[in-house]
Amino acid sequence: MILYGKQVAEKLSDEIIEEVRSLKEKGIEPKLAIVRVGKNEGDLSYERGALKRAEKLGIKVEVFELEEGVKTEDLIECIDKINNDALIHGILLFRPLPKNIDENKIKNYINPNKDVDCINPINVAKVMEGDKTGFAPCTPSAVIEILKHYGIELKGKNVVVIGRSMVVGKPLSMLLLNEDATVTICHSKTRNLKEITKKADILIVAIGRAKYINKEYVGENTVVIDVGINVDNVGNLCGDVDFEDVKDIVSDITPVPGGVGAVTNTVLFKNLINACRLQIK
Ligand SMILES: Nc1nc(=O)c2c([nH]1)NC[C@@H]1CN(c3ccc(C(=O)N[C@@H](CCC(=O)O)C(=O)O)cc3)C=[N+]21
Repeated sequence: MILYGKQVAEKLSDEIIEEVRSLKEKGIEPKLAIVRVGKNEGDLSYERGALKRAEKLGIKVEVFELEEGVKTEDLIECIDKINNDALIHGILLFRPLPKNIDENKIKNYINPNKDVDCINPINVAKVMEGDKTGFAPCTPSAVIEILKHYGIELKGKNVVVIGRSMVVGKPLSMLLLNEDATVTICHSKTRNLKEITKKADILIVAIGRAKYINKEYVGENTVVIDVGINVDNVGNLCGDVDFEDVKDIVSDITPVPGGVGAVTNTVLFKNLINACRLQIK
């Protein structure tokens, strides 16, 4: 079965629209700030998806575009401005940032109450602890939403995650643990990767290499969740999984586009609504 993200996104959107209505009745106009440094393809794709979604939800978005060579101090200044703007409730800062920027410094500047993608260590710690009063990052949350929507159980399942970034792999592994999955985290230095991935009940791929995972990595009963957003050699969006190669073998698989990404850009606004509520209090 193909696990389309669209259905999941539509269901979440219906809930969000209700929330937006009730906030607007109280005189609050939910608004998100997107901070983008440079013109990375993955960032631009997310931005397009988020802007389209925001329009459907009746939510405002302001994009702050900074040039690739921007200094750490200038980025901090931009974040400070957003932190202090009472009319902006959430900040999405695209990562990874260019190498000349000190990401470790930046992440502490994001107001934890506006941190809709879980960049501030305060929110990261909450994810570690299974404390749901903070914000879980959008892409990992989207993966969990898809599995739940399609009734794929996590409890006791052997889940293999490829990737250990702070945007996907690490926090996602924590969310999966919180759902009682048995989690194996693999990465570029993992030996015998194929042998590990073949045994997975659920294989989640976030490596950032176009069509890397082919039929040699999967089994007949594997559920494949493709988190990758890449551009192939003819300019089309594609995932980290070679969809055509594995789709007739595996049990279920998410497409790209129209899979995880489509849910990510919706979870983002679910988090924004929660940020609004935190800021009203
Ligand atoms: N702090 C941070 N968190 C992220 O989660 C993050 C990030 N930085 N940097 C960039 C990557 C990439 N990413 C995408 C999310 C949604 C779509 C998305 O909406 N995709 C639509 C297509 C949108 C379009 O291209 O028109 C889809 O797959 O159907 C794409 C890409 C999240 N990332």
